[in-house]
Amino acid sequence: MKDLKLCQKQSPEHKTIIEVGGTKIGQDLTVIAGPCSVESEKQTVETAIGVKEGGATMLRGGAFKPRTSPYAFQGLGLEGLKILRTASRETGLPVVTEVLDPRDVSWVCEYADILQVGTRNMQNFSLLKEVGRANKPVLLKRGMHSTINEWLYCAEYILAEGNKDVILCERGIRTFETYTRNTLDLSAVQAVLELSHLPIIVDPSHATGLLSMIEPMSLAAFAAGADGITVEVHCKPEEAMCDKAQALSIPMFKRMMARINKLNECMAEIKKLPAAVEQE
Ligand SMILES: O=C[C@H](O)[C@H](O)COP(=O)(O)O
Ligand SMILES: C=C(OP(=O)(O)O)C(=O)O
Repeated sequence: MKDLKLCQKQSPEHKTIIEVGGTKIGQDLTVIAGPCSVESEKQTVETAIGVKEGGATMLRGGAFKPRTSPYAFQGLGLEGLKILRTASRETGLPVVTEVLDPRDVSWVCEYADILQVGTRNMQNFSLLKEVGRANKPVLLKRGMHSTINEWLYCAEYILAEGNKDVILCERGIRTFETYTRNTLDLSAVQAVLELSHLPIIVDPSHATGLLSMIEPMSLAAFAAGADGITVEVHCKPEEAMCDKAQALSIPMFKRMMARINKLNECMAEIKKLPAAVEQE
């Protein structure tokens, strides 16, 4: 990967830390939580308050939804972005939201604290260049059909335009397995830690699509060394307009956070030990 000039790690200590709303992504425990889609002000604010109480550090929510069917709910657009800002004001949580179209980047920046590029757009090079010129950090999800190498080249596109604040997100890839929605490639976390200085987070919601797997895979992500997770939570999961089967309720999220906090206390101790692969 000789021409990955900007995203390649230069030394074992080389790590990019991105500060957003008081959280140092790449250093602090980062938990991005919220609904798949912004559906209404009530739903978004109620969910935002719940995840904040549970210990989330950022609010997620889609105003522009990339849907398989053109007839499925596509998101509220500008109205959704305004609702996200209201929820952010109410809770103090910064907003992470997806931008689908390069023409929307400049004005979505007025509402977002972090711009998300979703799996379906990972190799949308015009979008990558546009977010690369934006003054907001970018959360770049791994393409569902992409290798780690291809994903890092996409991060390179953003960095090459001058935006230094890129966060990588493993969200599962397509394999022959059908039990889960995608296959969570946790080894990608270690690969990124070895290859790049960029922060790496995991999305257990889209990776598995199954409620029962969100907590175990979140814990596994932190155990693998991820800098954070992004997870879908809904104040009334049974009414979610998108991704209902993977939406945690607020009580479930709070229970999961208690375990994540415990695990991270242990991880802090484990990180002080010599690396397993170091020679004796
Ligand atoms: O956040 C989510 C995506 O928009 C969603 O997973 C798309 O999936 P679907 O349109 O196939 O339901
Ligand atoms: C659409 C989303 O995820 P992905 O791009 O990973 O499918 C999302 O996080 O809202």
